[in-house]
Amino acid sequence: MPLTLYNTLTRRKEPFEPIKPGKVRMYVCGITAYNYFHVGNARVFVVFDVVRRYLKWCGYDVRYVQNFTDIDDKILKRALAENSTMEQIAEKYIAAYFEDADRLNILRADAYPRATHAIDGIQRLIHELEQQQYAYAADGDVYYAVRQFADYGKLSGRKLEEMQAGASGRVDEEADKKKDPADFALWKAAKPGEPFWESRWGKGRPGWHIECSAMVRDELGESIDIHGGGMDLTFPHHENEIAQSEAVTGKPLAKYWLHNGFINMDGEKMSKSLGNFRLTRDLFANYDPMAFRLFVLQAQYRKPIDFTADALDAAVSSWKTLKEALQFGTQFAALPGWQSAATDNLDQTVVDRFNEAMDDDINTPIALSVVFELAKALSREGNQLVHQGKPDLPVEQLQRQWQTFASLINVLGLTAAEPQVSSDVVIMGVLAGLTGVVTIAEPEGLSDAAIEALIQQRQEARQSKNWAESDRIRNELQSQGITLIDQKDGVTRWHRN
Ligand SMILES: Nc1ncnc2c1ncn2[C@@H]1O[C@H](COP(=O)(O)OP(=O)(O)OP(=O)(O)O)[C@@H](O)[C@H]1O
Ligand SMILES: [Zn+2]
Repeated sequence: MPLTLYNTLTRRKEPFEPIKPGKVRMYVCGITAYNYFHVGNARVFVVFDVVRRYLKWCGYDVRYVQNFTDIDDKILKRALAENSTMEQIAEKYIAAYFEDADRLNILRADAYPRATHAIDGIQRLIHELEQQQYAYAADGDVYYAVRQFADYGKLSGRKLEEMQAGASGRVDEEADKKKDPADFALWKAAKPGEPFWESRWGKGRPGWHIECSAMVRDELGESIDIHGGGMDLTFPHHENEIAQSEAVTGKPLAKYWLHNGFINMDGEKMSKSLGNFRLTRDLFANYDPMAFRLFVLQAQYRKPIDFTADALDAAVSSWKTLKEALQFGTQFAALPGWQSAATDNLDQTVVDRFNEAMDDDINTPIALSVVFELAKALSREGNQLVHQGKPDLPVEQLQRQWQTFASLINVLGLTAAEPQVSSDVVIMGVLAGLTGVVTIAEPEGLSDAAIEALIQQRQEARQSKNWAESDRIRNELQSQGITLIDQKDGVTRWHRN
């Protein structure tokens, strides 16, 4: 079965066929940098990280772009409250984004464009819209004339007549200047004391929606394969992106529109404006980030998730199962007959079952059930080894299972490496008194977690083509008796010499 993805635009699952065979261009709307991100926002990053990893696993060459909105009313408000500047606030929360996303093992994007660095492209796009009668200037502002775009509403399925003025939820103080209440701002005249850019319309700054249209075009071109974000972005944000981009280019902005469901608290969407949120970094004080990642992946990405202590605790214990299986890897690798040479010898039947689940609109809960079966089998073998001195399975078969497990778990972005953990390997960060903290004895030399953290760092160095750093890490590990094996699928395996 080919990969099928639910496309919000067509409202059905469709076979995935990228515009250029073998290549995928993907854009995901990122954070507005005025606060630490909450666990609802984290779902977006985890979900699209897995989509990206799976596409790579399928052999696609993926270019992944995620933006930062670093100019916005909310950032300006926060700057005022913190007696700071817009730039400082944005810098602070962008740095915080990377800290939290790294702990979630989110792969770094290929580019992180920022609105304030894309002003030329934004102004160019607005001007083109104006020239083609899709936009009009009004007293220093510029608005998009939604009635000019015949396809307006095609993504969200909303009819213009049904739309409410100011439906975006973002402050709309310019009602008098608009020709139609459904029109939206592309450019806003600067208010006294606000940051501004010079433009043909006077001093001002961009609206939110136009940023993404311009950044997609700057970074990825006029038509991309996948555009992603949370469900609430369908309208108005993505509807408006389509109106802006397609009016000018005459081409589809994105072939597949993917939207994840919400993380809810007491039946309501977790959100900053409603105030019912839990910051990801606060959660990590008590929960292992990988347990949370698993919590997210235990639901198919379009389904809602209830954020409850019970569900989190269940994820903690599930992660313990996977992590224990991972821990046995070191012992297995010491078995006589364990091949140290790189091999792509995976259990194809298991891989097929995993792929089949992922091909069905990234059905991670089913894919995870395949991974859990493997984990349980490996743990059984590990216990045999510990208690009987040898596993039940022949080493070759065991190695195949192990490699399959390690490869599949990596597609889901689950890793035993924990940057915050040093000498003792704390398996679970759990709420005190729930399941306790499990600590296991370290083998001599570098711990598994430390090795995997270094491998992760090397992976990042390789992604940014920093070959010197990548070699340095390989040599450092080699000098500590650790050999790295780069597999064709991009996974790096390791063993102690
Ligand atoms: N509860 C949630 N579950 C899943 N995704 C979410 C949730 N809340 C926000 N998102 C997604 O996170 C990304 C950033 O959203 P945003 O900054 O608007 O968060 P928010 O909490 O909804 O903020 P606000 O309430 O200020 O609009 C978007 O892709 C959005 O769809
Ligand atoms: Zn966007």
